[in-house]
Amino acid sequence: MKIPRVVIGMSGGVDSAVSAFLLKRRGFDVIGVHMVNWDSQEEGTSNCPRSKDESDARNVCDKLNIPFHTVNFVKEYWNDVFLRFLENYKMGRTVVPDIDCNHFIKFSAFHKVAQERFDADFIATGHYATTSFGDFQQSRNASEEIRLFSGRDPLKDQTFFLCTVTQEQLKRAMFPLGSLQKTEVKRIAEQEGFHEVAKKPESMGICFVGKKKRFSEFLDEYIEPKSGKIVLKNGKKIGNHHGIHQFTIGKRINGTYLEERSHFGFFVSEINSETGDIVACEGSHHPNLYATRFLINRPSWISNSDDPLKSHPPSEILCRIQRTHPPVSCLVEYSDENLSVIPRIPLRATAPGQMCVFYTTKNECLGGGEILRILDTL
Ligand SMILES: Nc1ncnc2c1ncn2[C@@H]1O[C@H](COP(=O)(O)OP(=O)(O)OP(=O)(O)O)[C@@H](O)[C@H]1O
Repeated sequence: MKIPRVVIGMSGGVDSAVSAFLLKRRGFDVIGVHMVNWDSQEEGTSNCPRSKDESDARNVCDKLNIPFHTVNFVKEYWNDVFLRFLENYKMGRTVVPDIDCNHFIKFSAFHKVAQERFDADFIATGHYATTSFGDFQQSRNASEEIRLFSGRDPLKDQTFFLCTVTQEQLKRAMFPLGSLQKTEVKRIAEQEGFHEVAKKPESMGICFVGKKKRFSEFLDEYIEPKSGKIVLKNGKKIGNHHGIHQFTIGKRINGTYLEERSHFGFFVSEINSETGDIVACEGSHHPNLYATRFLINRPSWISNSDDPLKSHPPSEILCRIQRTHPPVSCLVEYSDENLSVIPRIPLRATAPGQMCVFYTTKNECLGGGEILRILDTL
């Protein structure tokens, strides 16, 4: 019988290194493939055509004695992830590029190359998530739907970013780390001699923003300044700004933009892309920062069968709007093509563009929809 071939996405980090090791240990025919998604030379932040991540990924593959290849998705990433990200920031919307990156790049372009060029049976990544088919697809059943569940390490669970993957993509995917804690992953990396990747700091935030560069400076390089006013809800002007893309709902407004001082600080409660106004409130726990009802577009569901919101009792549906927040119970109501969501606990800093991801009480990730508008606050 042919040994199944698994292509593993090698980022140069510890999670994919340990995933590759576990796959090899289970006897799969493993190939490591590194994606280049951002052109640092073109951007002027590096003179080197080969990044440190790429050489770290290659070294791990050499150590494991598995083939290593590099594929270039700079164009796809730019068009499908980065331009959409910029367009949304220009409109004052807070999108999560990692979700688009998974949807368009890791589980789409990358899967395609893995199958067509490398003849992969499965495609693995070091995501912290599990499925009903098992971490190594050992329980797969072609006639059944595959279901997505949180990874065992609640602090690392990445199902939030996987909420738009499809049945077809998940059925080819493997998550070898799904049942491990991050501490165990680091221990395996040290044991196996992957010291270089084991000591790397956690990759934070958005891959294309260099670690040293501040996010707002990065955005300024791509979005034209456009001045506007900072106002209170009653219309009173308290400052000026150079572009709504610099603001995020719930974040404190830098004093350099303000003509007034407040002991409690001013926080962004609304971003009006039509007038260019930033609406501020005073204090980090102002009621205007807590959404009690918001509208999302029709969610994309991981299951192809019935709408899961209809098949689960409302008391069992949980939602989360940020990866690190614990899911909260919510009520959902269909209104035309969209859904309105009423969280049982008001959610602070809910922002248009973010994803609202649904879970069951049994840690199953059902899918998610993009937040369109905040309908009510406290
Ligand atoms: N440039 C890349 N090339 C190939 N695969 C990648 C790349 N970036 C990420 N991946 C894959 O996607 C998984 C999740 O990526 P994420 O950016 O969330 O990194 P992470 O959890 O810090 O993992 P790692 O420690 O492997 O970098 C990685 O474990 C890896 O399998």
